Amino acid sequence: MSLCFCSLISPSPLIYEANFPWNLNLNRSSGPLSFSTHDNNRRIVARVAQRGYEVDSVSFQSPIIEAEEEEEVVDKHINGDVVTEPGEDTPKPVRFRKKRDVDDDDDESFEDRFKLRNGKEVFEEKAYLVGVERKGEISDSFAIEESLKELAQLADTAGLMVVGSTYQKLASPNPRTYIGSGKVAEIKSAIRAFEVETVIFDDELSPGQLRNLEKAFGGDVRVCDRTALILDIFNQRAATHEAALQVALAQMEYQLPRLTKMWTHLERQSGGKVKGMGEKQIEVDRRILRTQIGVLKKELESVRKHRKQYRNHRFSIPVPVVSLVGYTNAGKSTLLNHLTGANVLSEDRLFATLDPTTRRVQMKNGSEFLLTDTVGFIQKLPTTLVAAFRATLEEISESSLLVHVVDISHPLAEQQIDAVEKVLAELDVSEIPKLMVWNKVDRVSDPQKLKLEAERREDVVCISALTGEGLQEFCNAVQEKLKDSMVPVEALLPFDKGELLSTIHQVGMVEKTEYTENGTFVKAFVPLRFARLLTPMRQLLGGETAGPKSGRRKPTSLVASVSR
Ligand SMILES: Nc1nc2c(ncn2[C@@H]2O[C@H](COP(=O)(O)OP(=O)(O)OP(=O)(O)O)[C@@H](O)[C@H]2O)c(=O)[nH]1
Ligand SMILES: [Mg+2]
Repeated sequence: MSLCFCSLISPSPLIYEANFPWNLNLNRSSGPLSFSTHDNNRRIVARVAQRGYEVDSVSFQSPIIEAEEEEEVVDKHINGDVVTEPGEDTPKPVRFRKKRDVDDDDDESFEDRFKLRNGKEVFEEKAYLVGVERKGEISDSFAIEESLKELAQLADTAGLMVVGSTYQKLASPNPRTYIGSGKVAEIKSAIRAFEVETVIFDDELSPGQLRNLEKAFGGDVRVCDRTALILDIFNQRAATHEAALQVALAQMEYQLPRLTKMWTHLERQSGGKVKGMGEKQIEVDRRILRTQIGVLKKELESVRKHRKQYRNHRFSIPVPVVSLVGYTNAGKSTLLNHLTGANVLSEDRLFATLDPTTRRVQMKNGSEFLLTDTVGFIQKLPTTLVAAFRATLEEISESSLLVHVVDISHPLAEQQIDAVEKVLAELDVSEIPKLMVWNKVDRVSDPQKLKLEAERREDVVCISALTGEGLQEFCNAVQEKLKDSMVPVEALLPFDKGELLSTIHQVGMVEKTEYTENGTFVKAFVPLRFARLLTPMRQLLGGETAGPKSGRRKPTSLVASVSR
């Protein structure tokens, strides 16, 4: 995994070597991986098999984790120390056993693990996944197995090779090591057995937990959490300057309280005697990092100013903006591409899109709307990232309509919907009208039943962004919803203001037009901002009963007030 934002800000190499030891794999880099999400688990198993491991027990439904009942390990905290007691329901991990007859040197030479991805060389580190299920927590969200499966997908996307995983049921996470000491020992054995280089936790770890776990696992094993993994994927994927700045900033803010490696590093060099010196070094590192954060924030501010100007320019023509939101891999980019002929990268993997793309959709009746593709969401989305992408997500908050794209063929569609709604709530966009789209209907076993269910509900449309099925209904539904956010107007447009009539057709929905001796009478729904532009012509109707006959004032005075 790489946190290669060094190139962006040229920090002191010392800091980044010390704090991102995995960066020692120089040349490691990012890039799209070619894998099929739905085949991911199969691939992990296949890959493990190729490399000379046998899997004790694998089911393709839940291949990564085989949660057998075994002695429960309940961690109790007595005077700050963790005591482990045997219990009932701690699951066993899948165990990968090394084949004895495989020659490691041939099979797994260091060189073999550099893969070419997206034109860049990526070092495929061996990763081990760890999760915690909270006992007694009534949750309708992701089960721990599902969450770990998703973590495996994320790890794969980041270019890591998942060699195994485990989880523990706990009443509450251990404040020192997140998991119990028995689990720590078990993972240590797995690290030795599979030569694990990175242990990834499914939840965000505190700086202290991270430090304690790194010490416990020892050697050069890196410990990271879901947040760091997602940050790394974002770092790999950031294609624009603004996205790169946002990710770099989020990474630095994430790292700031976690600057620990320096003194451990020095301590190790001199037998643990220079802690004080190391601590001073950390202070220096923190100061440098804070300065860099300040520089990044300023740069980001100026990039945002430019984007805002561009957006304001776009808004000068009040075409309604419709934003596609949804869980990662739901099919948002595919939908945008199909409707607009855009060429946004759409792939069967997580976080293919980071930067918003906006394209114009033209309807057969002449009206238009702008469709914006945005970054996908995920459960347990780190708040640092929501905050970092807040500016990009402004696109969402300024839209007239949110289209929530759901991969209805996904077994966890309901949970994904909940996760998206949670993020939307954080973004404070509850005021914006929403339309839900059940995508990938071509992949469900009984599409007819699904369509009936969609009809029964309000604001749900079934589509296949891939085959194009249901896209006309989708556009109609978008128009209907947009109408809700528009205001009804009746105006008399002077003949020399013909362009206003075509703009009304473009941005609104015309219900009636009639030519009169004083101009064109139009009855339509238009965006509020545009309705204001029409105010003088609406006044022309003088508050009388709407209709062409009510226009009595002379068009000339009107033209003057319009062009003011
Ligand atoms: N069968 C089927 N596959 C689809 C459909 N829509 C999208 N896909 C596939 O789903 C995968 C993800 O699609 P994307 O459009 O990249 O998904 P996204 O929501 O933009 O994902 P992120 O950018 O990661 O948030 C791709 O492999 C698409 O080909 C559909 O209607 N049917
Ligand atoms: Mg996308």
